[in-house]
Amino acid sequence: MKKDLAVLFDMDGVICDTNPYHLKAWEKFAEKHQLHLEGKDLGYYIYGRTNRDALQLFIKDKAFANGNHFSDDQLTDLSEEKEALFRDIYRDHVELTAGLKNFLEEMKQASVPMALASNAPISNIDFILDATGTRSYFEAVVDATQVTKGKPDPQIYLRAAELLNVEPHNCIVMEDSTVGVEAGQKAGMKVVGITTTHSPEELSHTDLVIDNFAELSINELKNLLISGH
Ligand SMILES: O=P(O)(O)OC[C@H]1O[C@@H](O)[C@H](O)[C@@H](O)[C@@H]1O
Repeated sequence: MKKDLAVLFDMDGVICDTNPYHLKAWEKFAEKHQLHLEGKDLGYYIYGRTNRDALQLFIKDKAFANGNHFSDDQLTDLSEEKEALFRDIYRDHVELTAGLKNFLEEMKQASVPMALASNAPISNIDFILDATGTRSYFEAVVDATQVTKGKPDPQIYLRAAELLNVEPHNCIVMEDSTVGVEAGQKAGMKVVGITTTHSPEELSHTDLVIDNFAELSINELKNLLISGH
């Protein structure tokens, strides 16, 4: 029988507050490749996007030093290069977002199915799940290579719902990035915005804005679903 509630977690900015470290990694990467990143643009280019999409935006708008043409394999290599920088920078700072461990436990005790649905490459997903010891909480893990388009396309979240065998309208998405919020909403799901990466104002189009997981209970999630029907 299908369950009437599932929680789908984004990873970067939701499981761990990683985006400040991604920013540092992108800065290092940009320096090496002589890309000129400007402060106000950074969020637009990187937060929540797949590296391939971010790189293609850089290529289109900023011009890579080498003439701007990359094959698929080159994009994959550049993406891995940036993520290796990220893992080196973040390794000594790994920490779950506030209140998350208790929240995961509460959901597990209540038999609420949970999935991880991230635009990050699997190398980063493995790194975070192993470093935080949270792998066993997730019945399904979906990354961008398992679908044809990453977030903001809804496919990642729809695939996660399918793997959990829960209808999209019974899924609640936990997101920090505007790109991810768009994916969750396009999937027909309720979205809780967590203010690790964007301000409450920037997340005001979500169904609920929280600063950390200590503010969330299973009853609140159930109320969110009810309020939409
Ligand atoms: O979908 P998530 O978990 O937010 O992660 C996606 C991306 O988030 C970005 O902020 C990072 O710069 C990327 O490297 C990362 O892959």
